[in-house]
Amino acid sequence: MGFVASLGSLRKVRRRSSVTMASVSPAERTRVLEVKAESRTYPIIFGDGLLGDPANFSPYLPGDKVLVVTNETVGPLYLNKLRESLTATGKSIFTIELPDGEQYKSMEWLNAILDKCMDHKLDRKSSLVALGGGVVGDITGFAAACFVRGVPFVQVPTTLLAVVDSSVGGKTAVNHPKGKNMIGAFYQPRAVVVDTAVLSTLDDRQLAAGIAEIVKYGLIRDEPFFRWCEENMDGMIARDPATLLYAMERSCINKAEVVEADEREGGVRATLNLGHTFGHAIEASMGYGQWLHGEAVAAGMVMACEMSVRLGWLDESVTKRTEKLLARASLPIRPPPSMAIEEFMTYMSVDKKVESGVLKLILLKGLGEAVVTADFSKEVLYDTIMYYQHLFREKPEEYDNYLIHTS
Ligand SMILES: NC(=O)c1ccc[n+]([C@@H]2O[C@H](COP(=O)([O-])OP(=O)(O)OC[C@H]3O[C@@H](n4cnc5c(N)ncnc54)[C@H](O)[C@@H]3O)[C@@H](O)[C@H]2O)c1
Ligand SMILES: O=C(O)C(=O)C[C@@H](O)[C@H](O)[C@H](O)COP(=O)(O)O
Ligand SMILES: [Zn+2]
Repeated sequence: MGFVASLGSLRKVRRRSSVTMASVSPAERTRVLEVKAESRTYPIIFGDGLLGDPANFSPYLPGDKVLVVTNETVGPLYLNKLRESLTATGKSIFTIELPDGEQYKSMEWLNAILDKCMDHKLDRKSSLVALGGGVVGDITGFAAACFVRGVPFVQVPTTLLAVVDSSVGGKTAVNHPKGKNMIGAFYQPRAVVVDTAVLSTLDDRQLAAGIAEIVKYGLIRDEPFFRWCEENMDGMIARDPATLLYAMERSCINKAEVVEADEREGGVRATLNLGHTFGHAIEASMGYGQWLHGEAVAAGMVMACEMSVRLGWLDESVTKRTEKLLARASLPIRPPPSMAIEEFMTYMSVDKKVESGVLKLILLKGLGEAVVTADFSKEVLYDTIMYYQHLFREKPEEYDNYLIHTS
C-alpha cells in the first residue's frame, strides 16, 4: 500500500488536531504520528513493508531478549518475516503462538505468555512484541505490564481494527467470563509499527469490524470525518489504498488526541466507548468470539443513537445515517434477537463505567458530540432495548436484512 493521502489534506479537514503527521524516512516510505500520552510519548509508524526492516524495531526494543506473541493464523503469515528482522538486530528471539479467538484473551493464556517469559529467563531489560489483531495486542500488552512489573513492548497491529484503535492508547486487558476486559492495566507501548501490507490478507468481515471503530470517531468527535466516511465507504470496502490510509491516519489522530487529553479515562476518554456497553454485553452473552468486537460495537452504536433520540438529544436522521453507513459495510445494526433484556442488564451492570451502582453511558447530543452521562432513567434504557425485541417480533423479515452474524 502506498502513501497517497497528504498531510495537507489531513490538516485541512481536521482543524482541531493538535497531533500532526510528519514524513520522517529519507526514502519517504514511512510516516510517523507521535502519541504524547502523559506516561509516555511514542510513535505510530506507518509504511508498506515495515516488517522487513530491523531499523523499525531496534530503537524500541532494549535488552538482548525479545518474546514475540502472535496467534496460529497470523504466525504462519508474518512471523518469519518479523523474526528475520529482529534476529538481524542481534537479539535472541523467542515466540509463542496463541490459539485464534477472543475466547483466548483470558487469564489462562496470559499465564502461558508469562510462563514463556520465565522459561526463557527474560528479565527487566527484555521486551515483548505483539504481532496480531486486538486480541494479541491486548493480552501481550497486559503481559508486558505484569512481567517483573513492566517490560517494554511494541505493537505490530495486523487488523484494521488494531491499527485504528486497539494498538494505540495503552488499554491492555484480558476478559473475565462475566465481563469484557475486566482485568487489565493502562500500559503504553514503546512504538506501534503499522506495516500496511499485512492488511491484504484480512477477510471482508475483519475489515468491516475495523470500519465500525473508524465510524465511531466520526460519531463521537469528528463530524466532517463521518461525512467523509459516507462519501468514501465504497472505497474503504474496496480496499482502495489511499482511502484506507486516510481512514487509518485520521482515526489514529482522533484516538491520539483523546488519549493525550485523558490517558486513564478520568473523563473524555470514555467517549471512545460509544456503543461498547451494549456491545460488550453482546460479546459476552453470545460467547466471546461469536460476534466480532467491531460487529458488536456497530450494533451498540446504533442502540446508543436510538437511546439518544428517545431522550430528545439527537435527531432521528443521525440514527438513520449511521445505520445506513454501517450496513453498507455489512455490519450488524441490530442486537441479537435471542438476547433477553435481563442478559443486557446483567452484563451492563459490571461495565467499567459503573460507579457506586450507577451506570454511565456514552450518548450523543449531536453528530460528532458524545457525552458521558448518567442522566437518563432506567425506563429509557429498557425501552431502547425492548424496541429491538418488538421490532424483531413485528417485522422479522426486515430484521433479517440487518445482517446479523451468528457464527
Ligand atoms: N485496547 C484497546 O484500546 C482496544 C480497542 C478496540 C478493541 N480492542 C480489543 O481488540 C479485540 C478485537 O480486535 P480484532 O478485531 O483485531 O480481532 P482479532 O485480534 O481477533 O483479529 C481478528 C481475526 O483476524 C485474524 N487476523 C489478524 N491479522 C490478520 C491478517 N493480517 N491477515 C489475516 N487474518 C488476520 C486473527 O487471527 C483473527 O482471526 C477485542 O478483544 C477488543 O476488545 C481493544
Ligand atoms: O481506548 C479506549 O479508551 C477505548 O475505549 C477503545 C475501545 O474501542 C476498546 O474496545 C476498549 O478496549 C474498550 O475499553 P473498556 O475500558 O470498555 O474495556
Ligand atoms: Zn472497541
